Amino acid sequence: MEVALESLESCLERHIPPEELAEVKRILYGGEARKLDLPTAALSAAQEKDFDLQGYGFGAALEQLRRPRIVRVGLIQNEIPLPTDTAVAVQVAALHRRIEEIVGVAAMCGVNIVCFQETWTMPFAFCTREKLPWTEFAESAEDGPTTKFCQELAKKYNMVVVSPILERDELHGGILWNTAVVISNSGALLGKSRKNHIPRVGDFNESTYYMEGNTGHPVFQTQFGTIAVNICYGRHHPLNWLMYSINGAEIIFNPSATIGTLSEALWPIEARNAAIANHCFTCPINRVGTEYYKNAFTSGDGGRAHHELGHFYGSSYVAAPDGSRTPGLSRTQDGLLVAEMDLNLCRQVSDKWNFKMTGRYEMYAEKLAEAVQPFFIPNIIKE
Ligand SMILES: NC(=O)NCCC(=O)O
Repeated sequence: MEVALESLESCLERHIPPEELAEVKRILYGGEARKLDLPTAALSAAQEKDFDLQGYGFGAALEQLRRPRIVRVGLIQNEIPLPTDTAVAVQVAALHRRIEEIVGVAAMCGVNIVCFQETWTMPFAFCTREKLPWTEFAESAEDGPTTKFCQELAKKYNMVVVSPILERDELHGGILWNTAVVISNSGALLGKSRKNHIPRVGDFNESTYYMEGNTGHPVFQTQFGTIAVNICYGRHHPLNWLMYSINGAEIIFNPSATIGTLSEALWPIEARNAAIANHCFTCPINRVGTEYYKNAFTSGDGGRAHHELGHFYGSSYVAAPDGSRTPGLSRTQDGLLVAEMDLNLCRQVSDKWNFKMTGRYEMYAEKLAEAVQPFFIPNIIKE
């Protein structure tokens, strides 16, 4: 039942009378997204390789002193191609192959920056609380096989690659982190950004494996714009988005792994709201499909043991600083979303709405510093 709907947008297209559809889209999505004219070869390749390919463009006003700063981002969502009990190396190789074919199509579509889903080289197995074999998917962010693979892609296609992996940090006792590796279009490693907020909700048992990240809120200056990576559960934390934006991010990727019953109603709101509040573009990406584990696990809630975390509902999209957004990719199928944006829109919206200027950050900095003290006295007025 939960899985049957292909996408909210296809449902709207089918059922809203044509004379009302444009108005519905204006209210729900900030307008009809401009469709990109993608190459026929890319559309046929997507069909042949069985993934959803959609492309949309966001405009900006022409300025006198700045040229348009047009960039194309690619968001890739996918299911795991092999059962979770397949040998680790075989699963990783199959995921590399799948991503390689989708990135090839992204290149045909002129994508400059591509981002994959959270821990894209593995099943999202942290629900199980088992260590082996899942910890064997962890790799060095600096010179692991996946980083090397992405460096080759980056060089081949002149594309910035954002590669979220399970990181093994050999410099610090081999501990694990949930990390996005950022690779320049030259193929050079630009750096990494670790997941700042680790969920403690439902079967998202990630805290069994790794701690809250210690890399802060880095932004990466690339040839195509300034980017940051707010990994999955960080989406629920407005201050996390804010800090990336304060450090200058124009595009914030949000590689995720989240399921319908838990978060689907929040999904269209949170990243879009972050784009509005921070005058930037946001790009939430969710994996697809239902992953099965041989050993049943419990949720610690008295319920029955089960073998699946739930349905990952895809629906990756891009939101713009003016509050408009693209339709989402499929809820059930692998996909590539290509979004063209003029980064000048960030400053144009900032000049219009002035959230950075009116944000009163100094007041909140002071008050938050007080509120986190152990003997804080809340400001409650009583009769
Ligand atoms: N991967 C992850 O942090 N998931 C938590 C659930 C959510 O944030 O929707």
